[in-house]
Amino acid sequence: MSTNIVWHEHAVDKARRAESLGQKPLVLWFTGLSGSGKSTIANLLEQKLTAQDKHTYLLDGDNIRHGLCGDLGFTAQDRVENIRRISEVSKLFVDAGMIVITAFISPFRADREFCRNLLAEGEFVEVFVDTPIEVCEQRDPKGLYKKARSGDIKDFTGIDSDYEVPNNPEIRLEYADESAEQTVERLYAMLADKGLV
Ligand SMILES: Nc1ncnc2c1ncn2[C@@H]1O[C@H](COP(=O)(O)OS(=O)(=O)O)[C@@H](OP(=O)(O)O)[C@H]1O
Ligand SMILES: Nc1ncnc2c1ncn2[C@@H]1O[C@H](COP(=O)(O)OP(=O)(O)O)[C@@H](O)[C@H]1O
Repeated sequence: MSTNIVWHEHAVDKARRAESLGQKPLVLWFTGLSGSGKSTIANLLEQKLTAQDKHTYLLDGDNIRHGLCGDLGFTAQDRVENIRRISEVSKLFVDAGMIVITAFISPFRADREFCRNLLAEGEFVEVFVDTPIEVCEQRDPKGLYKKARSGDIKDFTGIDSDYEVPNNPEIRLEYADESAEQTVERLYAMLADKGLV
């Protein structure tokens, strides 16, 4: 625990940075099972926003676990710490004026709410990539479901580790048998409808 520390207010603040970037900073927080499509959709959405000269930053589970969270595994405790760190990093990026896109399983409601509560009203947009586990397992892009079923991987989300479905996400991306590009168009329309992009 840090003690004897004092918060400094700086002359250049979030509002000023957002103004100079010409956008409303926020976090588009993707959550869903492994293989649900978080990374694919987040990546395509970032390309679309960047093409419109938006300033974005994508934080992706697999990548962050190579560095910032490279010391963490997949126990419940480690997942909580993973999402805590990502939440704090997201808050910093939002403070920098960015549109942050995160793609983590983030299986626990309390941890997603932790991030929501770190941010100002309207800055946290929960996007539930609601792809049934049967589809995720059928896709199995990294062969991880196969390993989880054979017992080679323990604590695998949806198999022997919980995924808590969002109760009231801002956006629920219902599964449809369509291309990722089509899904992103659907998502973009929902975001635009809410005035978020
Ligand atoms: N046990 C277990 N359970 C779930 N996922 C596993 C596991 N082991 C490795 N992987 C790979 O790690 C990626 C998930 O990391 P996250 O940081 O998003 O997970 S979490 O939010 O902390 O639950 C996840 O990436 P995605 O498939 O992109 O979701 C997997 O590739
Ligand atoms: N409509 C779709 N949206 C997203 N991904 C799709 C779609 N259709 C097929 N896929 C495939 O499903 C897989 C999703 O994997 P990935 O994006 O890594 O998911 P996650 O990040 O949630 O683990 C990819 O191989 C992707 O090409």
